[in-house]
Amino acid sequence: MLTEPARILIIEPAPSLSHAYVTALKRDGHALSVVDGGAAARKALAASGGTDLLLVNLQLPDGPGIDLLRDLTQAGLAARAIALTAQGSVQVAVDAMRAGAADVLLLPVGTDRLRGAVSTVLAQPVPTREAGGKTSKAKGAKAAAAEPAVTEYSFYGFIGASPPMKAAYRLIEAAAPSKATVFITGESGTGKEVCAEAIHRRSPRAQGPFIAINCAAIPKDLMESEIFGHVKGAFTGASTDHAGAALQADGGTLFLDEIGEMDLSLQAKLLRFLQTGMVKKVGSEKLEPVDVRIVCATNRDPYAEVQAGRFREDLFYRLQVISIELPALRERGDDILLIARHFLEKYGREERKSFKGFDKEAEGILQTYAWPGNVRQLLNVVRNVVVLNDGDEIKPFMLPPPLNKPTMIVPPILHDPRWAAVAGPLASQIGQAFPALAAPPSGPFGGLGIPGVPIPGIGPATPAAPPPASGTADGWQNDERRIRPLWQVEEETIDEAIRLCHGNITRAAALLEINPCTIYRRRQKKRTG
Ligand SMILES: Nc1ncnc2c1ncn2[C@@H]1O[C@H](COP(=O)(O)OP(=O)(O)OP(=O)(O)O)[C@@H](O)[C@H]1O
Repeated sequence: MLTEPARILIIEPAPSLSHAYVTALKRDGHALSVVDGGAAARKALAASGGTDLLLVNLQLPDGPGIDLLRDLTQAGLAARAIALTAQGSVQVAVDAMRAGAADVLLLPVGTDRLRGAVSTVLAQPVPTREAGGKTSKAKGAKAAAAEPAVTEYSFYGFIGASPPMKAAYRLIEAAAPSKATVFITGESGTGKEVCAEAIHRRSPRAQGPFIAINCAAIPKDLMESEIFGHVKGAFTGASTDHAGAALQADGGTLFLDEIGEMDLSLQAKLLRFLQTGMVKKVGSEKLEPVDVRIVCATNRDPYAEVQAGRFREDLFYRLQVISIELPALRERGDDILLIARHFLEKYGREERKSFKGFDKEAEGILQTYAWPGNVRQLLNVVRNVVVLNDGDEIKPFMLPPPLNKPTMIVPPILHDPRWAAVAGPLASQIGQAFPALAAPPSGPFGGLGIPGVPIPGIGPATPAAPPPASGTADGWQNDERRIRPLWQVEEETIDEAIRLCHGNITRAAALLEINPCTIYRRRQKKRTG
């Protein structure tokens, strides 16, 4: 609990509640004053010359507590604030934080929770507010914090306001103040790292370091030293002492991404570290204490990994004190458009393009596509569109494959006169936008990119069979037979990329713009059937 006693103004109309708060907070030596409404609070503040913390019930008899908070913030009050409310909605929490609250507690609140929140908020720097409501961030706050952390449509780096994301934000808010380990699951690209950072930024450790380690990207024999450090001479190439991520994260948060990639012997060491809070560098016998909060993530099914003996059960339960599952993008409804529009604006500004939005048809495509690569894929699509096109509105033909359905089937037949007869205007639009697609399938790029690399959604880019007689029903049926299941096309694309990268999975994954884990996982699945 807090060491320094503080001046706390309790604004609570119910005497039973204010009495309970006074009893709880007196134990920590704070100087407490109680008022029963907004007008009395303003008077008390004017008379006292200031306070360190406001404890405000949002339901006051003489007006909404949010208005009081907002007014005091705009008047330049240099005090932290905690809002209390019986309305457990994310919107209320978001509004209260925008009005200046550093934390929002749901009523009824237990004594320990209240004392914990007061202690946490008092440990945060006093916001230095200029009249007008601007809050300057504490020194050392991350650059990302320059944007408002929470708005109606965003939450600490996440864009989105769909019900499943709001549920995730609620969990993050509830988990953030504690030191409990958090285990984040979700498909690749759903924002697990964003989630880990949100937990950090929302926690009392926000001024400390956030250190992220991707267990899939580090060779297995270097992982122990990356996490726990090494001493000079511990192994060939260890020419100096190295602190390791755990020590670097002292006082902050250590994020272990793709934890499922950690081998079993290192899992045992991680478990020991979690149990003792002590780090032992590679090549040293000395145990060093560290104070870190562990957040980890995987896009594998952790229960299946435990069942398969690849993940220690004891470690899993030690890590999974709080679990947060991020929904796939396809389950987030309108968030798809919110994210797409946000990044269209951002990338448009960066690339000096004048796009104002997506047309209705393009929006429909974005909303119905399955997004196997989740938000990461959506960002790549928007970036692709912005870089390769210009104009006011994004139209369907500007979307890259496989989103543009006609593009998916057009390339092999664009040069076929029957296509022009059926879909001439669209085909010629595509042809103008992507001349390479309209080129006949000859030459080094075969009209479609790298030779031999299949295009998602259509057959392999090997030379097409000669088209059947123009206009016959057979011709169209043959074309349809060229369409193969997406999973098969994806598999072949990955295999081909690995072949072209001479077996280097990390490079193949980078060029495919997916996580290496996705490749490992798919290969594992293929092996185990
Ligand atoms: N809701 C969101 N709003 C805005 N950007 C997001 C959102 N979710 C994810 N992103 C962005 O998408 C990209 C992928 O996110 P992130 O790396 O956190 O995903 P991940 O689940 O950790 O992926 P992987 O499992 O492949 O490591 C990042 O650029 C991230 O900033």
